[in-house]
Amino acid sequence: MEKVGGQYFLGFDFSTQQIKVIAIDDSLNIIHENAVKFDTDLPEYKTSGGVHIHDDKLTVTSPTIMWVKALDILLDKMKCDGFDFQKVSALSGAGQQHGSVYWRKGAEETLKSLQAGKPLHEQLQDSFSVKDSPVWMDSSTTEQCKNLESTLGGAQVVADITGSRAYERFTGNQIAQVYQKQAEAYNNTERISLVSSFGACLFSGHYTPIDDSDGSGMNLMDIHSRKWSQECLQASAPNLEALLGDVVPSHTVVDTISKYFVERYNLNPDCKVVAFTGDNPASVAGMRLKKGEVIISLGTSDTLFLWLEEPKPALEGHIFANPCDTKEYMALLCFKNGSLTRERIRDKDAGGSWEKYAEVLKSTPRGNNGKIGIYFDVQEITPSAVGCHRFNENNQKVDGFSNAEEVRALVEGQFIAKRVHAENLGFNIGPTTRVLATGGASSNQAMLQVISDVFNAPVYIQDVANSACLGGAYRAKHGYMGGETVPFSDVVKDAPDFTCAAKPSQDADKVYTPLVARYKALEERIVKEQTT
Ligand SMILES: O=C(CO)[C@@H](O)[C@H](O)CF
Repeated sequence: MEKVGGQYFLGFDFSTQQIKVIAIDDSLNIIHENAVKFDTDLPEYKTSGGVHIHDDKLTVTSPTIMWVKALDILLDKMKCDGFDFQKVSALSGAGQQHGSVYWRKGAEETLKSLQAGKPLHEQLQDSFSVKDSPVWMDSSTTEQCKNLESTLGGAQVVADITGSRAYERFTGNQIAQVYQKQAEAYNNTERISLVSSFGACLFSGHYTPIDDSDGSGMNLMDIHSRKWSQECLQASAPNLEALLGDVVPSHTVVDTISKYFVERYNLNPDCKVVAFTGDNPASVAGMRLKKGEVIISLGTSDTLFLWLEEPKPALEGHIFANPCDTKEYMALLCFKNGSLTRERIRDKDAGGSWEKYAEVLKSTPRGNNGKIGIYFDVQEITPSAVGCHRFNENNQKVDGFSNAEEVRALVEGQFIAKRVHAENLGFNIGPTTRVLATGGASSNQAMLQVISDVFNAPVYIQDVANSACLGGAYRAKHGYMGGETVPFSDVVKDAPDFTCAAKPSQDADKVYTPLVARYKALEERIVKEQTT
């Protein structure tokens, strides 16, 4: 592998609330970080959390030009901070998944002829046929989702092709709605980008292809061939393949930096632009997920990232092309009932104290004497169900548990659920399985021990802040070093490793394998009761 010396790699993240950047040196040390927050640094757009929630409470958009202006400000901040752009050998990045950008006819000519004396936003202000980009929080496209699934033969057929059943936020359904409700704008569009590839377009000075990992979040790409699905394209909108351009592997060098940035910011003229990807695939790269590993990100909602070799698309969760290995896959599972539910039980059953919560966990038996709790305080995403449900060792519903039983039932229930749905998507727990825990609750040792026992695997921790940005910088180096010819794991092998925080108890497999089977059957029973 070619040795890169004294060179920098940049990772950008066009996320929902802000645009961020991380710079690393060739030893993967973080040497610069910066950000521009949309609500506070660009108040003229009057966004809240970076978006506009429309009166129907379903439509959610962001002004496309706001993202452009935020990049102007971010690069000016880096310049003012004295960042040495000359040392940048490659850059890449991420964008919030599913969002879409509609370039007006003639916009590419503007991109190709940007004048270094002016900021981007002044020159691109008339370049978008749809001025307000639909983003991932939008849920106004149920009609388009139903059409896609009925046209293709059902939700599972769409999932088998694209890795997910039809979801309102997925880009193909959003584009279908633009075609149906903004016909003039659609007809005046010459290119449709994702937020990720839009970022790459800005740095390249022309339209760049969509990467296959973020392209997996559109309900338009065949995750097996990594090419557009003709059936999905035709079911969504006319002339779509021409508007989208090609799909490329995530490590692809899409071009060298546009001369606009060389002249305006003194960027190294040989700087390579590596395809941008979605924020979640970029986070997987930033957290250096490897084969046989699962990342559990603990937050308000809990998110699971899986490395998959043989995906089993389901009606829950999402399977994407893997951003770090062109032949493999990754999966994303969102669990809406996360830390708020844990906090509610802490307050109710452990006196509001995490220390007491941990003590109770340590003082109650693994497996909770066969008691199982399922706590969906709010409508759950995975699976689609709601309510609190408690079962005794004979699978009979009971009204309540003791305080100590409730604390353990919640934690065991939340992590057994994660294992069940991970295995549903094709994740196989084996001797090399590792769990990487991140996010707030990953500092709770007693909870990590439950995770380790449930997954019968060691749990590692390392809070990787801005993992999507960091993943962008790692991927920039990967693309620069040759992409396909250089394993991503080689590129990041010198990064600081995770710390082992918990190992499975001797009886973990004996206790939790039967509990997992029982939980799966009980959860399916609840879903069935609520859907019939
Ligand atoms: O919709 C999502 C994933 O499917 C979100 O995580 C967005 O990527 C956040 F930007």
